[in-house]
Amino acid sequence: MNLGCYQTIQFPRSGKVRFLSSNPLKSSHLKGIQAGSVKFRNFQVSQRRKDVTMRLKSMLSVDSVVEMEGKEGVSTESKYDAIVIGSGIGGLVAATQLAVKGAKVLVCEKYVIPGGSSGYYQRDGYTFDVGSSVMFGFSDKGNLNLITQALSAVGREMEVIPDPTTVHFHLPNNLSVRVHREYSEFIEELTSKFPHEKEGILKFYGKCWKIFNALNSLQLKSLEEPIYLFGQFFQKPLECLTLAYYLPQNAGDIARKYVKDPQLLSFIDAECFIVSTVNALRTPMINAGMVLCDRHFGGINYPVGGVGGIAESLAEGLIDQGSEILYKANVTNIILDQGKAVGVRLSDGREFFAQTIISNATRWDTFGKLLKGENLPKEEENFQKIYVKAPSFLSIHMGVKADVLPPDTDCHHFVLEDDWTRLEESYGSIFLSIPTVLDSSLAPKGHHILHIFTTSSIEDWEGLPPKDYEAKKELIAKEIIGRLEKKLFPGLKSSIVFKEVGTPKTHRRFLARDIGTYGPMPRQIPKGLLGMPFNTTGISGLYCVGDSCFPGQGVIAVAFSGVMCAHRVAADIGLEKKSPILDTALLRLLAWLRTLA
Ligand SMILES: NC(=O)c1ccc[n+]([C@@H]2O[C@H](COP(=O)([O-])OP(=O)(O)OC[C@H]3O[C@@H](n4cnc5c(N)ncnc54)[C@H](O)[C@@H]3O)[C@@H](O)[C@H]2O)c1
Ligand SMILES: CC(C)=CCC/C(C)=C/C=C/C(C)=C/C=C/C(C)=C/C=C/C=C(C)/C=C/C=C(C)/C=C/C=C(\C)CCC=C(C)C
Repeated sequence: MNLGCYQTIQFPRSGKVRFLSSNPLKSSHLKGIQAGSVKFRNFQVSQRRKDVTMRLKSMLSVDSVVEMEGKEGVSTESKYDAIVIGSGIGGLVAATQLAVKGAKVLVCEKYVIPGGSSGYYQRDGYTFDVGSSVMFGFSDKGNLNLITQALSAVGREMEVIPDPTTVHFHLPNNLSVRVHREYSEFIEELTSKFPHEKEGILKFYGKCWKIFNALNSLQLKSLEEPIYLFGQFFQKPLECLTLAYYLPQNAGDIARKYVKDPQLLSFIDAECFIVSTVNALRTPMINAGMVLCDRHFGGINYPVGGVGGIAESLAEGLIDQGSEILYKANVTNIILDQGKAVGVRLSDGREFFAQTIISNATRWDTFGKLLKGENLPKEEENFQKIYVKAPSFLSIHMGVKADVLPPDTDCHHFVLEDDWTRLEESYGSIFLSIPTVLDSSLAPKGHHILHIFTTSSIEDWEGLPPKDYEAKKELIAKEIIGRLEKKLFPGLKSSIVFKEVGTPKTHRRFLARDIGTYGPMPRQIPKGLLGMPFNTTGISGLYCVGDSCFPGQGVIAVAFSGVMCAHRVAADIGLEKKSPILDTALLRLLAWLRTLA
């Protein structure tokens, strides 16, 4: 819809409308439409206001247009406490947490809706999750339900549907394992496949619980903030020492202490691979402990209406707190003044300034593209020495006739048919998510969504003429669908009514991630999480958030990185307690520890 200089985007799920403007003085003034009313704020020119009000009423067929109390609009003179580059879950959690602490935040998002990899898109009556679909940290109990907590901090709550099975593994030698929500049922199923390893299974998963319980006992905030960190050590010494002990360790080494059966060790590799894209020997034990237990503690819960609703709710909550989000705002430069990050420049030339800049772009994008001509800080050199960009995905979003799925089909599947050695190869293993098993409203009646993805590198897709690129997409998609037809769903091909294939280039384009990467992957065997940087960077005033920060990939992991980042930034801008002397000592100690990784 076109309203003069305003462009509207309607979030189809909630029916809300966001107004965009190419004019910096007027962008972000209008907000939200719901149940027959339009709200907008800070409309500066009264004649124009009347005009737009009338046009809104007639064009949107609504009864009333409500003006909200105004704050300063976005302008080049605006001064914010923080500017967040990108509205992935990491960026949005950092922004909302800061906003509720009283900071004025501006989020600049390149795309037209929030969420990044946790966004959505709609076609032909289907609502597809772009990427993430297995939601950890979305329950109503404990301290690790970070998605629930992030939403509730801005007064939002989402209805969720419990997933009875986190994932159904279909593995070589016809090994089929369902990860039931109930821990005892999962252990019973796994030990029935490996009765001779019952003790080892209990011991390995028991260690995971030890870590999970330690994590769950802490109040999670920034590990880079000494007053909090020492406070936690004082209140929960055993739990903190447990975490410090496991911090440099990997799941594969711990598994090998208790388990000998090579096939069971490969199963544990697959368990780790689905959350880290590497095997257990390269997966940090703390992360393994977190995901292998949260799925039984709080369980995996899917938001009604799709994953995209999480980001939309956070973005709305952010605006309610008096902060702002600009869409189609592609940051091309982080502006430095005497070595300190002070602002951002967009591709259309607009500039915004703030006390602190938080980048939710990957560290490779932040330091490789947004900071032009700067020498790479030593910390980032160290990061790039330890971590490489994980490959991206080939993803197939499909609508199929419902009767192709047998009754009681699980929502999430992981398929590796014949050969364990193909686990980490491109196109070797297949992830499959069928969210309509839980929420049928995502597809037209009588249909299901199949979101299929498999690892793939951008090199496979570059330099191809458009016709060859399209043909290659079709060929590989056909092969992957054929494998699923053979293994899981006979008749799958003929049941397809909608199909769209994305490649690593699609991920790069829509998610603004270098090579479309899934996130950081250790180059070699890492020392657990020891080498993973937190949120501060070598550039004063510049922070990073998201999956190239501690503790890495995963929606709940980036939510934690958002919480940590907001706490550290809040301390630095005077909204939380801070001790400059202890800060210097702790930040030096952490930097030194990372060099040991
Ligand atoms: N399952 C999947 O396919 C998949 C793929 C990738 C990531 N993930 C998950 O997604 C999460 C990643 O979350 P995250 O918070 O790190 O980030 P994200 O990549 O999801 O979001 C980053 C956001 O920043 C925006 N952005 C990047 N550069 C920008 C710029 N220069 N200017 C303006 N906006 C810019 C992007 O458009 C995007 O919306 C992780 O949990 C990861 O596990 C899932
Ligand atoms: C500082 C120092 C040095 C020391 C001290 C000690 C301490 C205190 C420590 C502490 C620590 C902490 C707190 C930590 C924390 C951590 C955490 C929270 C973590 C988390 C993690 C998470 C994760 C990793 C997650 C992930 C997930 C994922 C990735 C997911 C994915 C999914 C997918 C891909 C899907 C699948 C599908 C199908 C199958 C279909």
